[in-house]
Amino acid sequence: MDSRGLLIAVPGDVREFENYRWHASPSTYLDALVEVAGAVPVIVPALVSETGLGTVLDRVDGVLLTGSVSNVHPERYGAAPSPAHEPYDPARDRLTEALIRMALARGLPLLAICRGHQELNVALGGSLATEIQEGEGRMDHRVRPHPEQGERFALRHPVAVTEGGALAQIVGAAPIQVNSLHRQAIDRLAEGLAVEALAEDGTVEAVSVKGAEGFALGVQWHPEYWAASDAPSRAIFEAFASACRTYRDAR
Ligand SMILES: N[C@@H](CCC(=O)NCCCC(=O)O)C(=O)O
Repeated sequence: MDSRGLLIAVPGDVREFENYRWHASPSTYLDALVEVAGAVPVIVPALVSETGLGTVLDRVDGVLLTGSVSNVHPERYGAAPSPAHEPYDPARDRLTEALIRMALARGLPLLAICRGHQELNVALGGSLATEIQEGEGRMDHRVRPHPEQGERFALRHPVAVTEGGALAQIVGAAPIQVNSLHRQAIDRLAEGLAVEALAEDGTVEAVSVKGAEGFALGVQWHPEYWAASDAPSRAIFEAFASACRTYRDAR
């Protein structure tokens, strides 16, 4: 399969350091796009207008929404802000809401990871729960602090994949082992989403967009970290790349 020339839009997170405001993306996502999907990532700064986004989306073959320690602002899903919802990145919220809406309208392949998976639910009208580990019967999905990134991203718990669903077509219907670095999760599932995987405590671990024209998948875990070495993680990136090639070739 020829992935040459694939361009994938990746939203920038806004960060302040070294006296500058940066629009940045962690390399783990970019590495997976380059090394496994064979694509060229294009970081979109969170200051581009909708017209500018249209120009970007005219040229790219897919959109990858990354994870981030920041949370979707609760006012976006009708909840009152509190310290338990922080930290925020309102510029990224605006960017990803538009990217999701515009990508789905065009049938542009969309892979949404962790914060991205949560953004997809909110963009389609769903809501999020915060500090989920405090809920009755819920597991602790937060990252285990460790100096080694490999330990922080270790595969930690199984998820049950929905039989006959879009994710099952990619990774198979048997449970898969995933990592976990989040303290929020989908609360009210958007009507437009189908559940593709569940954790043992009922956390919605993967979704797809019902009736989407193209590939449109959200996962609460981080396949990018193990995309080079873990079969299900790799399969997700390969399926995304394949959908991006199909989109490019049909353009
Ligand atoms: N902030 C949200 C989304 C979690 C997420 O995207 N985590 C990635 C950060 C990885 C790290 O800690 O290095 C939540 O907490 O639910």
